[in-house]
Amino acid sequence: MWVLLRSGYPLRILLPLRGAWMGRRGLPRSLAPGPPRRRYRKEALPALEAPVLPVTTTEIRQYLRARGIPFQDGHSCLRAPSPFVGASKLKDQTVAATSFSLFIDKTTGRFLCMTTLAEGSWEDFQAGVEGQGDGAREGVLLSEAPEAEDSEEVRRIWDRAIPLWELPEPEEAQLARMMFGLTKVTDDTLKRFSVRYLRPARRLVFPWFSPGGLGLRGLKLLGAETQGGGVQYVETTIPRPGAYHNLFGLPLISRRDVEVVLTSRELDSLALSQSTGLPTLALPRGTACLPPALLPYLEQFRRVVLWLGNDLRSWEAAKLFARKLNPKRCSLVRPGDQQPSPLEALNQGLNLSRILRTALPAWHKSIVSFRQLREEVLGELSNVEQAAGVRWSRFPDLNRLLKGHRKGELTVFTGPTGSGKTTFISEYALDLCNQGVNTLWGSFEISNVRLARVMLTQFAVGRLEEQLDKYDEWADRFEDLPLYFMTFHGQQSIRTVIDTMQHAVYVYDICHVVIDNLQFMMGHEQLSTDRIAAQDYIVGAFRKFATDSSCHVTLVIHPRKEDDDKELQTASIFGSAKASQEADNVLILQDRKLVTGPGKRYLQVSKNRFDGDVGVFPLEFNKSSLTFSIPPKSKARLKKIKDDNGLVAKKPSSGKKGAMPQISDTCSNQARNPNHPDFSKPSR
Ligand SMILES: Nc1ncnc2c1ncn2[C@@H]1O[C@H](COP(=O)(O)OP(=O)(O)OP(=O)(O)O)[C@@H](O)[C@H]1O
Repeated sequence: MWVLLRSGYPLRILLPLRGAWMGRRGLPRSLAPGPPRRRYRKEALPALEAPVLPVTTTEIRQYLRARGIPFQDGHSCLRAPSPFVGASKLKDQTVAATSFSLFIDKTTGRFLCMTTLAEGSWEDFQAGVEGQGDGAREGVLLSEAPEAEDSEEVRRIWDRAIPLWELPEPEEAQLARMMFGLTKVTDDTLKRFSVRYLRPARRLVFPWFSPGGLGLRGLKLLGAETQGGGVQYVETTIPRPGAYHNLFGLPLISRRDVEVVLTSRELDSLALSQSTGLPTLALPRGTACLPPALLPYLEQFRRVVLWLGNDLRSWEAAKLFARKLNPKRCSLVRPGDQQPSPLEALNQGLNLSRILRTALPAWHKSIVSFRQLREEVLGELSNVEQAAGVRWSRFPDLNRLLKGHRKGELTVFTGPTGSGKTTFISEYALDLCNQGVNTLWGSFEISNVRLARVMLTQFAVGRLEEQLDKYDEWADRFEDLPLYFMTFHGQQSIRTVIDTMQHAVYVYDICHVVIDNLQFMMGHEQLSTDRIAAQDYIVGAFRKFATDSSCHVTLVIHPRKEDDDKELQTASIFGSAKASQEADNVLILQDRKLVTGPGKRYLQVSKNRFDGDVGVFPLEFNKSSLTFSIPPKSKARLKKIKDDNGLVAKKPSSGKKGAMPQISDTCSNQARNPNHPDFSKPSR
């Protein structure tokens, strides 16, 4: 018998902020289990597990053929007989259907046995097939069993929760229905999906049943709070979000179903199921990610419709998820006034089946006509703010220039040695990450521990050395960020780095990769005799990755050696003009000439492909919090610059006129030797 222990998933998502009356999981303290304590063995840093991408689909096929293991080609997985099902069980005719119950992810090689729920890596599978470790626990993985403490809490909450229609006071039931927008959802629907209500916490409770009806594996609790006239939903899961892999609605799916509608909320699945009668599943973490661990459960469907919500973010997520699911079988419901989320559609009396019929195929050939694009263009025009990307909360001036952080773009960032590039880019990325942008860091120069320390200080906006008693509190919140670190240090080949990034996009739905810095990929290149060509190749590889993966890449590049008293310009970026040509945005951290006081820096946006606005704004460094964000009271002194000659197009938005010298950004620096990047500092 195989015994499998699953290595911990380093998945993180933002948990809603909890009120003082709430316990660790957002439950009333009366329900929270005892005094606060660490519930999970948590790694200090979530790191990508190595080795990454050990295998390709071709290698998996070759291996299976060589071993005489039959397999079927699926949408995202290969199906094979499971070596984890005992021989006696296989002889049983009733389990003939389970004979191809092993699903092997074509991209990562990870496997899941649907019969035993055994799972593990490609290496574990090979070890199993080759008889290594058979009967022994060593090196073999086992399906994750819920932590005893979690099971207890799940059971306790589930037992205390009751169906809505059993609430003693009809007014209370009516209020709850109104709070969650469930006035049109029938008792019968709630009953079929086994939804309950936890009275003391005023939370809806959605169960996570083990496949095969083996009991309750977890719960999601949903609260609704009124905020500024609207309703804000607050989610809590047991187990923690990273281990909560519930496809809500799975027990209602029959083996024969070939179509499914995926939603981002349980409430939407209730509405869809009730009004269309179609099989529907809700993703465990909405639009934040689609963990590959769920893909085997979706293999049986020939058609998958994604109806994730009514904003551009949902639309972006739907396109991203369709890639994983195999776009050829996916259709997407485009957000729009007449196509809100399923629950809203039900409440507005719209015809949900008709909306589903408008779903657009996710896959099209390499050549498209405007006809195929017109809906997407309309989507962008009617959601101008969202199309501009995620806005920084700490850098309003950056929003004014760049408008936001968009997927699929390449940002090149440079600045003099030791000027604070890493420190700034850390806060710039943290700000986005804090708003749910799944982020992967490649810090080749400074260790992940040092980087995380800087980030944590910025996160807490203050020195933690002097308040170690608060460390756990901040670290817990920090740990919930969707933040991952590559474990590389020092020189790496670009191929390995890109492979790791692709793996992270697939597994963790990464939307932003930070590479600090490009010079660490140049040493291992075959082309190292020609450093400029090597850099051009690397920049091209990152550009292609950003576009293909719809992921933003921020690339730190050292400048060439410049005279100390000269400001940097776009042409000061080391190498040929390729980096600035390929980049959508070029940011320069200026620390000379413009500096009017200690610690002062200026951030210059010298290229902006989105709408052309370029300019500079001041940054004030705070040594204790390591932050550059302008304190709220300080006057914004953004200055927009029209073109490379430094002609000012718009007056400074506020502050004293002419408070800053004009920045010129001409490319007149060609005479400098581009073969001398300024990376005089050794790696730390
Ligand atoms: N504006 C500033 N004023 C003073 N010190 C700063 C400022 N910004 C950063 N520092 C400090 O300077 C040190 C170097 O910062 P950082 O590593 O971010 O620079 P860098 O530009 O990335 O360096 P390198 O060129 O070596 O990659 C850190 O100790 C940081 O706290």
